[in-house]
Amino acid sequence: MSVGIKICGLKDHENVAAALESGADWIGFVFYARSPRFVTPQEVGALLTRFGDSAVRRAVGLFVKPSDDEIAGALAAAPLSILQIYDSPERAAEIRQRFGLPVWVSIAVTTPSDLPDAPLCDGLVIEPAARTEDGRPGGNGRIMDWAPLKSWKAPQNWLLAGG
Ligand SMILES: O=C(O)c1ccccc1N[C@@H]1O[C@H](COP(=O)(O)O)[C@@H](O)[C@H]1O
Repeated sequence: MSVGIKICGLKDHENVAAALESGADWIGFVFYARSPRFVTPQEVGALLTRFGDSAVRRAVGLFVKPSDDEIAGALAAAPLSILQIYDSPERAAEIRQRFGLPVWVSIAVTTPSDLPDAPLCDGLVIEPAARTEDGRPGGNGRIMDWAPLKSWKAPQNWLLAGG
């Protein structure tokens, strides 16, 4: 088993440089307007152009319930390599088919039954479930209860987020 690290919510040159220099396997950009880490596709495009291929191949775009137009617009401005999707597994599979890029599906976990037992797209991002007062599905700095993961037989590569 190998372990990779994703640094998410990058917004500027300094953040991206630090993540790349530290050896991050993936760098994440949040295209969700209600996030304090929101960046525009144009800003991400400019950053990726500046840092070149080593940044582009690690670039993950995070989308919450996106329309096809939103994703197409982002890809027109920023050469993302992976899409991280907050929506149903069915919609994530549709996005994968439509755009031909690897898709990671974010899964909010409160009980063991939330953990998938079959593969979904190209990867899972296992996260603590947001609370109503959080106002967004992720990026809330919560730490999930890791106990359910101990007996989980992961059906594919996955990332642990939260905290
Ligand atoms: O970072 C955000 O603002 C964000 C907004 C909407 C959906 C997801 C978001 N971030 C992702 O959420 C998880 C957990 O993050 P944290 O550890 O609580 O900061 C992670 O995958 C982030 O990429």
